[in-house]
Amino acid sequence: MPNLVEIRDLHFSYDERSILSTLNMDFPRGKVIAVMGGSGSGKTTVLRLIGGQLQPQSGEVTVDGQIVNAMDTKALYQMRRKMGMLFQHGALFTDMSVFDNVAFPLREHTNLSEELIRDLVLMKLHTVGLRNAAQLKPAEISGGMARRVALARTIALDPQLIMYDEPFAGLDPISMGMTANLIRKLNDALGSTTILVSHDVHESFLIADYVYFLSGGKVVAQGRPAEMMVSTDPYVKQFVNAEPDGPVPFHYPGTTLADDLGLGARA
Ligand SMILES: Nc1ncnc2c1ncn2[C@@H]1O[C@H](COP(=O)(O)OP(=O)(O)OP(=O)(O)O)[C@@H](O)[C@H]1O
Repeated sequence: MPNLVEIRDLHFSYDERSILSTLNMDFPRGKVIAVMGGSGSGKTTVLRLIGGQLQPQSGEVTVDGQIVNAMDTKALYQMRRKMGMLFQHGALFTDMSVFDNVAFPLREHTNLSEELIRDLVLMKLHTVGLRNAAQLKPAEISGGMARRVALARTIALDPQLIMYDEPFAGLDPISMGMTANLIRKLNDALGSTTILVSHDVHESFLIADYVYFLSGGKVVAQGRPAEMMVSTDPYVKQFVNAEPDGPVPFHYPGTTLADDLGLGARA
């Protein structure tokens, strides 16, 4: 099967409010796939459906040939061991050293000896350039370094699938570029598949093989970054050029201001 993850005809709503509808997405093995879109377009929801934290009302999410939304708790737990997830504001444990933060998933999910864990942690920290910071506490390192430690922790168990939610948020341009390069490097070194949720066009296009644009809970555009750069699609253009005006909605959906002010058409 060429795709590690597939989403088919998926509908998801919170109570009455539809968030995703008729969603179809493919995430080919070994690739870095960016999922982009405006605030509230459903990007994080897609990640949570793939991780099995949310259940769709209809449709399917398949990971490595298995239907996630049909799994029992035990199967879900096993599947999540094959996934690394770095969620928005995925903070480090502040009372633990850098070393212990990265060791945490290994201690939690494996029976490996402390000696082996030590070597694995040092190798992961080496990959993100922070082996020599192993004994520092999160408060003693910069925000960009903390993000790299979080990356090392995410890949501690050599996941088949790595999901990042806004990994560039709050980083300075240099740390952003470094993080982006690392995301690509880690994917290729581990032979994983990466799903990257981000607003950041420049960094995402630099490292992604394929890009999906979501709006209003649907895929409105998709293709390779080079194709997206020259796309004439109004959504894509607004995103790529960071234009404030365009089809990407600014307002949270609901009643109009005129309605709220009692100025709507009266019978
Ligand atoms: N627990 C919840 N209960 C009800 N509605 C929710 C809940 N979580 C998210 N939503 C709504 O679902 C929609 C999609 O949210 P989601 O977090 O997937 O968007 P997003 O594209 O990741 O946005 P952002 O880029 O701002 O993080 C939003 O309109 C949000 O208000």
